[in-house]
Amino acid sequence: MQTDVVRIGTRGSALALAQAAEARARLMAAHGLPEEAFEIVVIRTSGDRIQDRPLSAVGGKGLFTREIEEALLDGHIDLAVHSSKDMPTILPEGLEISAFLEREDVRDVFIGRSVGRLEDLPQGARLGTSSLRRQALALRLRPDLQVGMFRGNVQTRLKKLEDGVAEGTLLALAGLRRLRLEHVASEILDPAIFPPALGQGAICIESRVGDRRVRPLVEAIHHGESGAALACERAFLAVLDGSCRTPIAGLARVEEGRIAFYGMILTPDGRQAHEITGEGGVEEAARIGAEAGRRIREKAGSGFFRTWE
Ligand SMILES: NCc1[nH]cc(CCC(=O)O)c1CC(=O)O
Repeated sequence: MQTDVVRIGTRGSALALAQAAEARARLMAAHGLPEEAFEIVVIRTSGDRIQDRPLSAVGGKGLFTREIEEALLDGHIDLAVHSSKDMPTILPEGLEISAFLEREDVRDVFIGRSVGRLEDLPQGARLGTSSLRRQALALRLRPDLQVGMFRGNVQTRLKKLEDGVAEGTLLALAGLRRLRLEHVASEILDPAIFPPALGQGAICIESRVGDRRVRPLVEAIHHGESGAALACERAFLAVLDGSCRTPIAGLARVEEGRIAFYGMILTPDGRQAHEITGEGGVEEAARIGAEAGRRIREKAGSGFFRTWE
């Protein structure tokens, strides 16, 4: 194995490749390095192989990271590029998130086949999504909709929509932008009504703890405000993560050294929801998120998490 080239591990979907290319471009710019200083190594994960079941039924988020983390630990790659929202809150021993790139737009979008707005879908229309959060938020606004499983990468989902498998779907604006597909969005959803997934829109770099070569490389592309927001959101998620069947949404915004956090948990049918807010200085990011997690858990009561399991 060449030792001078930095090996960047990623999944092989178009979105993952776009994210890896963005991370590489930032590393090149920050250090004045040529493209050849990096090699992008595509790794197929269990999440990519399993396409016929909802992720929540087969073990959740770790499915998209496990094989990549093994490659990091055995030295096959030097750093990994991920969507923060697909990252489990607990990482394997010996690995860490060493940088967050500047966050993209956090909002979800509605893409309609024949209507331009989520609220204009016909009564009982089929909405394709396999995200429990999007399902719950959509049903909260439109309990009549039939929300159905809609897995696969962004292009597959758009194809399914075109083929009439559903009347509409919901996707992250950030992902569409990275794929230069922003124009397919019919409606950008207001985060106050349709809060995003924790971590949405943020690319993170995972690497080995104590790697003296990779550390200074990635530190140069770390975005402090995005990092603080993500530390807050991940702490919130970590407190509530007991069940991957719980729809969770939320968002931390950073402005002038202060964090304002908003979090929400819902039942999958969208009929019950609890909200929480928290705020404080950026240096307290993780504490703000964790405390909001404990407070919303208390507010909801333990019965809430058992209502549907
Ligand atoms: N779960 C798949 C996934 N992971 C990250 C994104 C979008 C990009 C991002 O949030 O950074 C998507 C697709 C989507 O939800 O539309």
